[in-house]
Amino acid sequence: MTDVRAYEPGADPDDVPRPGDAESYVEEPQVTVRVESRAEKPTVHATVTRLSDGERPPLIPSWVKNAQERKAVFAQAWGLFWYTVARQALKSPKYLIKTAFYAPWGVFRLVGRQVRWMWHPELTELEQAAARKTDLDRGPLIARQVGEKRKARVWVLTGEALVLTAAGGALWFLAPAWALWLTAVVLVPVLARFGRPADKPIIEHITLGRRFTRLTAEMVRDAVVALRLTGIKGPGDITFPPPGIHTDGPGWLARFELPPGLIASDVLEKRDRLSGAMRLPIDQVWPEVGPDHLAQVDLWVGFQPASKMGDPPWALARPDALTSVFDPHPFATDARRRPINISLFEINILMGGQPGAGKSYGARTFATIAGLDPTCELMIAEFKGVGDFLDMSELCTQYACGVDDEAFDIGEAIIDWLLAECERRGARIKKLRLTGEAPEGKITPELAARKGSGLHPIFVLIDEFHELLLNRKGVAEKAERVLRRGRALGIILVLATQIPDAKTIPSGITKCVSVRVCMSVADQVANDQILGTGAYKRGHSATMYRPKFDAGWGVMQGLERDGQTGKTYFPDPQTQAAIVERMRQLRGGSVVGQREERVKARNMLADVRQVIRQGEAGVPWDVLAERLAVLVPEVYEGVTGDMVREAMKRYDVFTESVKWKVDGEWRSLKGMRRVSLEQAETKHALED
Ligand SMILES: Nc1ncnc2c1ncn2[C@@H]1O[C@H](COP(=O)(O)OP(=O)(O)OP(=O)(O)O)[C@@H](O)[C@H]1O
Repeated sequence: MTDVRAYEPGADPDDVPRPGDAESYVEEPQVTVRVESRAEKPTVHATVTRLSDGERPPLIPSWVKNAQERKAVFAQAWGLFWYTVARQALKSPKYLIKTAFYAPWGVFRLVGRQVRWMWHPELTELEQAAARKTDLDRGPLIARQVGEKRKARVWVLTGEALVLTAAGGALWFLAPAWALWLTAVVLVPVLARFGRPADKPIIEHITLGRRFTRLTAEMVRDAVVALRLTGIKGPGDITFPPPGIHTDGPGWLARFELPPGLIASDVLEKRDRLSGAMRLPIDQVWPEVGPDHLAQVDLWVGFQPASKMGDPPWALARPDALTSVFDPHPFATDARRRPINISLFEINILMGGQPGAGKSYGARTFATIAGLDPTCELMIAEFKGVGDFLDMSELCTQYACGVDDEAFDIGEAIIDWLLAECERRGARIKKLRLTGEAPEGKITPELAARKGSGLHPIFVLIDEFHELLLNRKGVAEKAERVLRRGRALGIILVLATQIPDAKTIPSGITKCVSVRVCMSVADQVANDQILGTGAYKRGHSATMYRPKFDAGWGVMQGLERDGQTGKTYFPDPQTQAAIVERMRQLRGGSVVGQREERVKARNMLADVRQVIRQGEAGVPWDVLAERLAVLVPEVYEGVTGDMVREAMKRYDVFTESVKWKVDGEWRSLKGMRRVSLEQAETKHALED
């Protein structure tokens, strides 16, 4: 059976529930209808378990709990306060003129009021009533009482006039000038207040334009109906699952369901029309695919347009910022200004978008996370040639900038070196797997941080990657191999490109990246080239972002939530400079990864002579590396056995098997024999 109830005209339609719908809709003017099947009535159990903790609207608004947002709200309130003070100060001459004009009127009005009080109509009415009734007994009595009252009021007024005249005279003739001024300052505005017409206040209200205050179900329904999507016949087709429309961060969140046959992307791609229908700027209206299914839309509407809110502060811009590529760190914020985190380890990133979409600055946020990890080696190749990463160049073991042969050579050399490093690291990991130190066959935070392991993280950023591929044949294939192998070996690749099509960037590369960030793109094809086939259909579309105006905004795939949208942090130039300075400070002025060069510049024969002990016929390379690091840490800290072996080759000291005791057992390990060292010393002495 169906229960149909009409609600009182004028009742707040927002308060009227529908089944499975936390909000209501008005079908005809002023009549809201609720249709509820008894069979559908939820059980007590369903009612109490309906909303899990995470789904209930928060008791305390989330911005109050979040220190960053709290600070931002207070900063805004403070800014508004000063703005109001300044605007009123500018208007103060006008207020002075108005006060001077209305104050004399105030005097007349007050005097008039006093006189009226003396001739109070109530007294006159008493007299007239007495006369009308021709009450011979009471008439004279009343007339006498009225007369007495009036006499008393005349006395009061006379006394008042005398006191005021005396006070005025005393002030004028006896009081110091400041007292006169003070009285005027207090009295004149009061008189002006009495003198001004009721509808003309002296101090005017400051209006700050139209302010959006509340998102209602009606607004949402009307706007979605206005999109004229086939399948939506009327407002009733849009339903709101619990908990309905509520505040979420600095805005309102409306989660609604579309009728069968429609999916969220149908609404998402019409974001501009949606915002137009709501009479709000486009950067105040943020539709997303809802968390439960594809026909669910999460429409977040900010209290203000995003462009007016400013960027929230970035945790990595703090003077004590310190990161680890193994831990999650923020690189962007969503429309609700919540940070979006990423753990760079075991991740490769592809960033795509049209010119001006914000790719380079977006890629920089990842470089910032890597740069603030003092164990992470940096390599940056930027084929735009404008020096977007010039300030970080000194921290990099490899840096290229330009669109010339020299830059492409460096780019190619980076890929070649990474491929060889994959080999070296693979062999190291294999060894460590045998000893149980790399159980999953990949780098652990402990191994990465261990001095001399040769497994520190390496972060490589290639901006305008398509330029390298177009100019150096064969790099694509090598890059694909690096992407495949390097992930577990601590090699993190970030590739930014304007042209992600299959001709320019082979699908092998796009398929190997685990995180994709699609910034403003022109159409569905480009969108799916970056985010993967079918992304657009699933509602993950970056076509709604405009280059330049929505720079930094993008849709992300491969993070905790697929299709997550957000805007990368964009610190001002001073903050950026401070961040780079912090990186430098954390790295102690040295360049992580540049040990080979320093080792090469050293007389290693002399150093090795010092660490080889009496009675040792040979020493394994790894042991030599450890001893050298103790002997001259500023040079050898972080060197590996492999590095020592490579460095000793230039003295013609080659690898041999040496007997070494490991855990009480003699083993044959790769290392250097004392005899080879002595021969090299003799040769070196003769040459000198
Ligand atoms: N997160 C952001 N917030 C605000 N503005 C941004 C953001 N990122 C970039 N911008 C602005 O957009 C402009 C273009 O950014 P960027 O150079 O990163 O774009 P791009 O996609 O790399 O462009 P191109 O492909 O032409 O090199 C920047 O100069 C900056 O003013």
